Amino acid sequence: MAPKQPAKRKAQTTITKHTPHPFHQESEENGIVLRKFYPHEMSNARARAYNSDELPRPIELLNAALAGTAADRKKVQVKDAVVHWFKMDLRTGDNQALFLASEKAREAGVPLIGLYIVSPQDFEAHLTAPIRVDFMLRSLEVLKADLEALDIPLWIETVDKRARVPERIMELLTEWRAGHIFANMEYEVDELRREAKLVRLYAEKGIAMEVVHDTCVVPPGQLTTGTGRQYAVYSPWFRSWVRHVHENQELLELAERPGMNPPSARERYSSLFECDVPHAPEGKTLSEEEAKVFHALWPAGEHEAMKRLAKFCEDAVGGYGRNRDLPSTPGTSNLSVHFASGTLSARTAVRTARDSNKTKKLDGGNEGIQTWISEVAWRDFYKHVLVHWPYVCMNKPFKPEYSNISWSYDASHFSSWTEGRTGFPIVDAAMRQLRGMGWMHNRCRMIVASFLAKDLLLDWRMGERFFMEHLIDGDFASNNGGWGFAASVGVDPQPYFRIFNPLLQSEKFDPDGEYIRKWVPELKGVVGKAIHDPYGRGEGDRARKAGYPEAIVQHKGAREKALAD
Ligand SMILES: Cc1cc2nc3c(=O)[nH]c(=O)nc-3n(C[C@H](O)[C@H](O)[C@H](O)COP(=O)(O)OP(=O)(O)OC[C@H]3O[C@@H](n4cnc5c(N)ncnc54)[C@H](O)[C@@H]3O)c2cc1C
Repeated sequence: MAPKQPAKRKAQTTITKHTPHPFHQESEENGIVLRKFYPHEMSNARARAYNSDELPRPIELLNAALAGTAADRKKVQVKDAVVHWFKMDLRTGDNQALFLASEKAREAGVPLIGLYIVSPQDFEAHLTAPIRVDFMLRSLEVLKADLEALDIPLWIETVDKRARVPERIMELLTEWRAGHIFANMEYEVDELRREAKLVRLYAEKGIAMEVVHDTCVVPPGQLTTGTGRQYAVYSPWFRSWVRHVHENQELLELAERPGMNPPSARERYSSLFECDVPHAPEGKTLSEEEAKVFHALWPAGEHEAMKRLAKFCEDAVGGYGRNRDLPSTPGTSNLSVHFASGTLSARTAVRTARDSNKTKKLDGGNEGIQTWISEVAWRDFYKHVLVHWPYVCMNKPFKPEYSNISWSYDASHFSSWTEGRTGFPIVDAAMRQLRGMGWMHNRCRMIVASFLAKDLLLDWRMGERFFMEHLIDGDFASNNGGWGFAASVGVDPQPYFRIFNPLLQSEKFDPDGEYIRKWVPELKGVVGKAIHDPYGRGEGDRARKAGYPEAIVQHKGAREKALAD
């Protein structure tokens, strides 16, 4: 795909250097900005400067680097090997950059080498949950075996300081005498900026770095409103997404797996084949007990993803529209973990679902299939949002002025929420599911996020952070988008007065309390509708005796305060 040229900039106006919003210090003191890795929270003025095209978006920097080096990169000799740098694309099937790397190697008759860099500081800076690190490392085992079957080595190396990653990759490319390195694009700010630098740096050293779109069905930047703007509302964006895919059927073409390496590769790279998948770095390890539970719950790797997808499309997708909101029912695909680590591509998912329908139209035929495809599209939507409004990746809300909200940082409320001891059974069940599985049902994610922001009035970014630190499917764009939606500070504006009532949500989506009883065993003995509100519905004594807490806030009072603030 040809990179877009950077947009013409308006004349640079004075962007206030650092004008903190009124509550900037308080939010920082409460761990919103990770000062070990990042500067102070940016000013609202600076965030707005991205919107008025005064500051280049990180993707524009990368596109400019690709465009600016295109002629030089074309001239680069292949030399002895071609390298594919695996990141969040831990699969051999339908992997765009891997396919291109493999083609380059095949045409030149040289071997392909896979590279994966474990960067503990990136895990730390990006709040990657230990369960997610563990899933990626287990997926790497599968990937390594799949590549080995093709005589392709996968070299995995831990680089302690993330600033050293570019240099270390350069050393490896030199050692392997590789002229080309391929990678799929990641849309978070750190990664786009890093890749922009790498493309230029490597080009200066005579190495071609190719960075291509892969993770979305429709690459960011291709869908605009009638006036040429980025959509900020999902429904019209989705109609445009569907139209675009219908008009560009190649978007659902799947990339072939890489071919076999030349037979000589085994002997030549014997030391690379010998490398082991490392253990999780310090601070990101699981206890033995956790590993046992999580490994059984979440088998890793591409084959598992394909099995799960096939089974879902065979058995459950038809009923998805009916069941997807009931957390006690296995009505959703549980594939988010695979999308997040790239053990499954969104193209493969949408195409498989489409092929199990009677029509090729993404918005026709079986209702369950249509709904599911529209959910997978949310993932694209939030990545498009992140690319266009990059400051959402820098702790700012979509509308910068929403930084001016005076949130609470009440530590006791926050720990009741994280521990699942708020006295709201549906909230507590959900938070315990998160700890117990490293995953939470989507309906419950919305309930607990709304509860944190609108009942406890806590800074939504504390919840966003806690989710990233615990989710096996933690994905910056989807998590940030979900939190923005629930706290009414994101795109697809949900009016602030739309406040989830946890009791009504509980009655509607867990009518028999099955989900609550599973995750809050103290309430097992509570019968009937009291399960949703034991203290308010005559089962207070039983709940108290079992050690279940009373509600830490009253929804009605909190709702009024949220509306008033
Ligand atoms: C506050 C909040 C935080 C969230 N954080 C994350 C996150 O870190 N990572 C993540 O992958 N999803 C996140 N989501 C979206 C959603 O909850 C999960 O994708 C979903 O629960 C995963 O389960 P599943 O694979 O069974 O989904 P299914 O219902 O089977 O949906 C299929 C796929 O569609 C995508 N999808 C579905 N709903 C959404 C959505 N609302 N936003 C974006 N993509 C969606 C996911 O990739 C999902 O795997 C969040 C939602 C909220 C409200």
